[in-house]
Amino acid sequence: MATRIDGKAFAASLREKVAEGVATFVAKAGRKPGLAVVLVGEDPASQVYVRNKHKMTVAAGMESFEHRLPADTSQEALLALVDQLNADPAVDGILVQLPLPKGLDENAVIQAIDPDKDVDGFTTASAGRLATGLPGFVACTPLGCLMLLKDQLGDLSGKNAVVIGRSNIVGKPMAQLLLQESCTVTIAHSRTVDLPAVVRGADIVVAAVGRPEMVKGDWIKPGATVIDVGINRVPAAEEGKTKLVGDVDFAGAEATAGAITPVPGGVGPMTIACLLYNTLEAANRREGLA
Ligand SMILES: Nc1nc(=O)c2c([nH]1)NC[C@@H]1CN(c3ccc(C(=O)N[C@@H](CCC(=O)O)C(=O)O)cc3)C=[N+]21
Repeated sequence: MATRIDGKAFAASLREKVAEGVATFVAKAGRKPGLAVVLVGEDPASQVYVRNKHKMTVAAGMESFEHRLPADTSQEALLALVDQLNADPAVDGILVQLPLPKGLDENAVIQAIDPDKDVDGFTTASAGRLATGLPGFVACTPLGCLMLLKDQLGDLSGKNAVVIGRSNIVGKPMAQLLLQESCTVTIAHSRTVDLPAVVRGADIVVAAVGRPEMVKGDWIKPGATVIDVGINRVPAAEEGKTKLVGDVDFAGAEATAGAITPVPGGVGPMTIACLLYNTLEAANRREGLA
């Protein structure tokens, strides 16, 4: 039976460490680190995440600047806000909540963020820095996955890692991080031939495809470490109710894996904790304290 990796507890202890780092920063810089979050429109899931981010930012001792804009906000107005935040000395980190409402050019807005304030790690500058090993910001979800993996396994070098999914915000940066840790990395995706066989060779599986319970228990190599990035809302057994499941068939994989993250309570909480971690890092760098 696999060890359950408690991402919720790990995230709570990371947020405590960040809070200590914030106190040190305040003593030296005479101000709080600041995180600006921009939410456009009324997407209910986004509102929940933004509220949680705000609460945890404040709890870590940071300044939280929330900018809520109507769904019909123009591209120009949004870009003007990003410019204003780029120029604001009290703002160390900028996060524009995705997805943006239809009609807005997501890529143009993300690329407008100053890479030194890109605590989401979504700009091409951040992606390029990661790929070439330069200091920058790593996207929060893959960074959180890496922290959990290192905590579980220690040295990752020489391990066979299979990342399922090739998105710019999870799959690709995850593969870069694992490569940096000297794993042998395979990126699998919808066109991969015989995915079960590919996954069976993996010491580390990171599932980030957004398909509920797609990765089956009998694909998992005995003792492998399984990181489930998926957060899929599906109908529950009880009529009219829903529940969250990952991209991995948890019950099946738990029997074979060495360790596995649950959903919820695995990778999700790490994402916000890493956002705070990156924001403190941004503040320290901007003040020459890093
Ligand atoms: N610019 C931008 N950056 C993001 O990082 C970003 C974004 N846009 N848009 C939306 C996604 C989603 N996301 C999550 C964060 C925390 C949980 C989380 O804490 N999940 C809990 C469960 C929450 C629940 O019950 O719904 C868990 O897995 O245990 C999930 C998802 C950040 N995102």
